[in-house]
Amino acid sequence: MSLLTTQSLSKYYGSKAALEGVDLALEAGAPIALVGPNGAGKTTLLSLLCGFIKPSKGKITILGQAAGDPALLGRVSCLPQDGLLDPNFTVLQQLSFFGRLQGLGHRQAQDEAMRVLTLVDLQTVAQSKPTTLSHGMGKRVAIAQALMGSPELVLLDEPTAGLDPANARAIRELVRAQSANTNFIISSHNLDELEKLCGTVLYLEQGRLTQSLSLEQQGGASFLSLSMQSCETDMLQQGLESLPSVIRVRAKNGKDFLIEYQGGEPYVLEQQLLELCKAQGAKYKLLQNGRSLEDTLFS
Ligand SMILES: Nc1ncnc2c1ncn2[C@@H]1O[C@H](COP(=O)(O)OP(=O)(O)OP(=O)(O)O)[C@@H](O)[C@H]1O
Repeated sequence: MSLLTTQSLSKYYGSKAALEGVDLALEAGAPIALVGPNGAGKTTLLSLLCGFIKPSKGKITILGQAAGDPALLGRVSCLPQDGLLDPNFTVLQQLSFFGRLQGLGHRQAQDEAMRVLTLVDLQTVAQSKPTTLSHGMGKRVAIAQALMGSPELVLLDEPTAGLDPANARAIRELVRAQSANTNFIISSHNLDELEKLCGTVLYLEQGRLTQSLSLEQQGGASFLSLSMQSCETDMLQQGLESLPSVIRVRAKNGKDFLIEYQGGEPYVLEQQLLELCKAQGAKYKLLQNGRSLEDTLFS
């Protein structure tokens, strides 16, 4: 099922092009990652998808409707990058208010607010004011708000930025659990996190979509990632390059090697590789099939 399409989508702020000619055709399914350096246009793209701002050029269709169409109310929601809760109202009051805006009755809105607070494991703060919450708790409440009414598409702009590892992990697990029923688009600078969660990665650079890859399809069949504890870098690189099925070897940080190969069974190469390490007196730490998202995007 088509989740969203954009055609020649551009957004200018004055003469500044924040997005330029972006064409997307995304299917419903596993979470989609939105990646790119600072200022690449990620927040602009999410704001356009939410209908918060209008395109300068081009067209966006989400779940069969134009972005911002009232028919998408309750079907698409967003966690803005710097989304703030109102300090004057309790968490329950604020979430219930969003439920009322979606057309729920008073009681239904409160029940829905408690449901989403339970999803983020924060039902105990329902009667608290946001000022009494930690940064991580506030972020989890904001994510709960984005899940109100079980929208079909949830846009998360840097959902784990500034969170400690435990809170970041709780949010990842929440997204993973919810992604069976909900489509997510997640903007983040944490490539490891996105690699664990997402099926598709969109890479924006200076407002243009420069890469769009499926992590599910690439499978990593022709790459091995080798991390050494200790080795003679140049000697090991030369040894690796001389193995029959190896096409290319890239050394990083002196101890990590990305090995591209073709043909043959991976276990034969793995065995040759371990024998090579032994022959050179090099100590290996980790050998993994495939390559990281970072290697995929930047190699
Ligand atoms: N309201 C605005 N007025 C003028 N320029 C803007 C505005 N919002 C964004 N920009 C510019 O548009 C470009 C894209 O910004 P955007 O915030 O979409 O990038 P981003 O990829 O989300 O960056 P970051 O990773 O730093 O959050 C940047 O050059 C930014 O300075």
